[in-house]
Amino acid sequence: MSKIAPSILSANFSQLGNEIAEVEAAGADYIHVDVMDGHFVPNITIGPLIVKAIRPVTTLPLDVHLMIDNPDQYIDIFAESGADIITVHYEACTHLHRTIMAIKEKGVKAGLVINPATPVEMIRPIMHELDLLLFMTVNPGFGGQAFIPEVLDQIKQADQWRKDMQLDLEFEVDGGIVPKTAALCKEAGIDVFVSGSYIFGKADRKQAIDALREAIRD
Ligand SMILES: O=C(CO)[C@@H](O)[C@H](O)COP(=O)(O)O
Repeated sequence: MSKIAPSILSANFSQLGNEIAEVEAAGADYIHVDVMDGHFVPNITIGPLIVKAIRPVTTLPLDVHLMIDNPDQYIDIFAESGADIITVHYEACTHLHRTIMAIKEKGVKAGLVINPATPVEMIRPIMHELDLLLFMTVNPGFGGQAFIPEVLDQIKQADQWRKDMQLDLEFEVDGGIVPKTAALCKEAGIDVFVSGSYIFGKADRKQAIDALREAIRD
């Protein structure tokens, strides 16, 4: 079944625990945590201290998206802080296979993410090692940007490979996800829908999650 992962980047940080509890009660499946370092992307956000602080407030998996250079240096601390999935950028990894193995050795799920302009062919050789493949449908760094539709063809191509290889691998999408774009992504093969400003921008988070769920219904 499709999953919804609210991105706390658009939450009210002064009320973070309550915000997470609210989306959990509203039916979210994962909590998506955007970690940005001011180098790989121009913005600076959350570190392992926040992951550790939110770990006890939810039973949902923490889906930690590292938008950072040298992600290898931070795998241990994010895993020990409570991440359930750690996702690294193809564009930030010099020895990608080593990095994916290091995540798995920590006993957490291994995710890989590609930017909209990265050719999807680059990730084919490592797909069988992944638990999650994330497609950015905006350039990473900020919430509230417009969906880039060209990524849909990349998703469709990777979905064909996933079928050919019979992989148990979740596909996730992130950036500009609202009911209309979520429906397009679902059709292309996406299982997990990250959404930030759409969900946290609505006073009624349950209504927003319900609307997304309706758009991606099987
Ligand atoms: O990783 C990112 C941005 O880099 C995302 O997780 C955003 O937080 C998504 O926000 P919306 O596009 O849904 O507002």
